[in-house]
Amino acid sequence: MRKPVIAGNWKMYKTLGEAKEFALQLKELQVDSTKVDAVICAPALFLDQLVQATKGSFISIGAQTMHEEKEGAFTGEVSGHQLKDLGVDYVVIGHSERRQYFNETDESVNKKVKSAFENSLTPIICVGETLEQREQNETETIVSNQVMAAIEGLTEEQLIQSIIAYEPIWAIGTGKTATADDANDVCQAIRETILDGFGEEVASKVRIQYGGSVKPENIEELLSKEHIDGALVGGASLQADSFVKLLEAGANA
Ligand SMILES: O=C[C@H](O)COP(=O)(O)O
Repeated sequence: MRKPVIAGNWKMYKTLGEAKEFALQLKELQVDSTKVDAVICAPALFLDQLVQATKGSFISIGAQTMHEEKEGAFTGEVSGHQLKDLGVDYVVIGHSERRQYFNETDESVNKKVKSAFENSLTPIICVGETLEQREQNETETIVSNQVMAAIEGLTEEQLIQSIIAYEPIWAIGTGKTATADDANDVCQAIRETILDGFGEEVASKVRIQYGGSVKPENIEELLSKEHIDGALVGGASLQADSFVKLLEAGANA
């Protein structure tokens, strides 16, 4: 049985004060961390304070991207080495917004994933198709190719530790969720891609999230599906009460 992992992606929302207030609210709540992994992926500028504010709690902190080099003249960037030094444990890599607005490619995603492991960070690797690709029945091919490119050269152990987030681009922030069955079908196709390359034992252990307009009202059905092991959540992770409902659904899945 794979342990569900619920990750909030705050994107470019919240001030430091709001982030600290959120952490305080969460700390007062009980979530059974043996049953669900809880992650907040926050803007880089207050990762440090959030790591300190959530120390000893059930919450882990993640970044939303990273540079693949350890250090260098890369203005505005943050490296995996720097993230680990802060006490960050997770990093989102290859989010469709990064691919669309910041020119991330399958190749750079693969480099970042490898660098994440070199720095003992758990990568949340995002893949997903556009609406046009879905309408042309290309979803599984596109997504499988993205997965293969992202995990190229990883060891079995690294792949087992990786989290893959299937996020259909047309479902992000739009209120349109893939049906639970459609999401499960694509997550199954991702697992089969891993199975082809790495075998049954590895494929059965990799956690695959769904992301795209996940909210308290639809998460239970999504998590009831065989191949969906958690969620990467944008909008519904911004309020503590909503995020806790998502975690409770994860713990009860
Ligand atoms: O990383 C999260 C996804 O982009 C989903 O965002 P959303 O839950 O606001 O649709």
